[in-house]
Amino acid sequence: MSRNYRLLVKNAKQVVLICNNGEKYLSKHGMQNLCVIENGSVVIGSDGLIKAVGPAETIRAQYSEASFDRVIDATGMCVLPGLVDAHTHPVWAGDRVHEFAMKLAGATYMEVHQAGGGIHFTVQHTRAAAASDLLTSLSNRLVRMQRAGTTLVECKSGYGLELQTELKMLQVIEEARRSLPINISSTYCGAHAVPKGKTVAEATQDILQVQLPRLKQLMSAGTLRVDNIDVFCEHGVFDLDSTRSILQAGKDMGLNINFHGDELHPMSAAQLGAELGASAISHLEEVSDEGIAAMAEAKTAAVLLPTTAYILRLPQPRARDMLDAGVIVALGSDFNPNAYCCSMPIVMHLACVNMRMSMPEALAAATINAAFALGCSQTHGSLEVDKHGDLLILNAPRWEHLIYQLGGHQEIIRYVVIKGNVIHDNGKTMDL
Ligand SMILES: N=CN[C@@H](CCC(=O)O)C(=O)O
Ligand SMILES: [Zn+2]
Repeated sequence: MSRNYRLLVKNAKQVVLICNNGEKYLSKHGMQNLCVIENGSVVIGSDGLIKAVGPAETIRAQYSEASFDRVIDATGMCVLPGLVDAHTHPVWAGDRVHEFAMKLAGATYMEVHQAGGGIHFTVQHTRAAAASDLLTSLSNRLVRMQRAGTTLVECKSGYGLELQTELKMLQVIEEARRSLPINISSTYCGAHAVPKGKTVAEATQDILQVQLPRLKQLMSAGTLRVDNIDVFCEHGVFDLDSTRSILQAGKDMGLNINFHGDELHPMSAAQLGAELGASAISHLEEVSDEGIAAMAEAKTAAVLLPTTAYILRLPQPRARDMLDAGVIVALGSDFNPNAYCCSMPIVMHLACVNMRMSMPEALAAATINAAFALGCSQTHGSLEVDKHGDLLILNAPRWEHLIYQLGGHQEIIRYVVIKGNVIHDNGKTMDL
């Protein structure tokens, strides 16, 4: 083969493919048995897609005549797919460090919310912020996520709660999509809270009659791309009926349903999501057995968020019950002003220790299954031919070090690659 390619990563101690049969997701046993090649190489073409992945000897023989824009000798290192963060709220102004202190002193999430803090505090600051400032802070946060190994991230609006600010947030996400290498799946979350001065019914009508129609116009004109629709389905926020009507209207516009459910109270949100054909439901700390069975049957992914349960001292999501029932379990950082965590390696660590997932389960949940939750697993989430050349190269002899070394990802991740381009080079060598 005498062609030119963008990148060769050669002689890695381990190449973790995750899967190699075009699986759209993994569940149960598939998550326990990840596909790993010992002493492997990866070739990424000039279109940014994976051309070959396999034993180093085989790739060397097949590509002996080829030229590469860049070659990385990964001897002693491990290669993994880029991580996928399936749930974030990264566009906002005004931090909530003062509320962290209140919660440490005993206030619950809903007590802070009902006292006008929480989402309402962030809404006030985000409405007042210039789009350019929101873009700067969003870009800084996304770069931080990239350095922690995230190459595909879901980004929500939801701190406007009225047309103008929701659109401002979605346009800022669109601008970040154009200017940064990280892949973005964007989510309209106008039903993140009931705005002050409105009832649930009034807020629902505003979404159905004002916000969604305008969104539809902009999407049809090609000026805005939105992938998913979200609602915070919770007591004191959006009830099951209003959630149903908003999600159905979004689905009718072609958006994937991907919403917050069964977080603080059992709401039968899992059953509703399964009935509506939701791609994913997040949180699920309070999901019932019936909800778990419905999600397994409908192939609706469960996006579990270990940082939220940890920070709010909630009961842990029932990851083991979901895995045993065959639910497609994914992970997200839930980055937001309440849970300030940009690191999927930390999220995987928390999932293992607090939710009792194994390390292979956590990695599958943070790659192929998170990509499935975003409708992107045909192109992302595993190292397979024709998928995007998005990968991490770890300065570690086994891939599990990424999870094992709590908070150590900054040192362990040597390179982050998106579509064959090195977008982060840690540049350091270290002894393990
Ligand atoms: N639960 C609702 N939404 C976010 C929190 C957003 C906020 O507190 O600003 C979550 O997923 O944890
Ligand atoms: Zn959330």
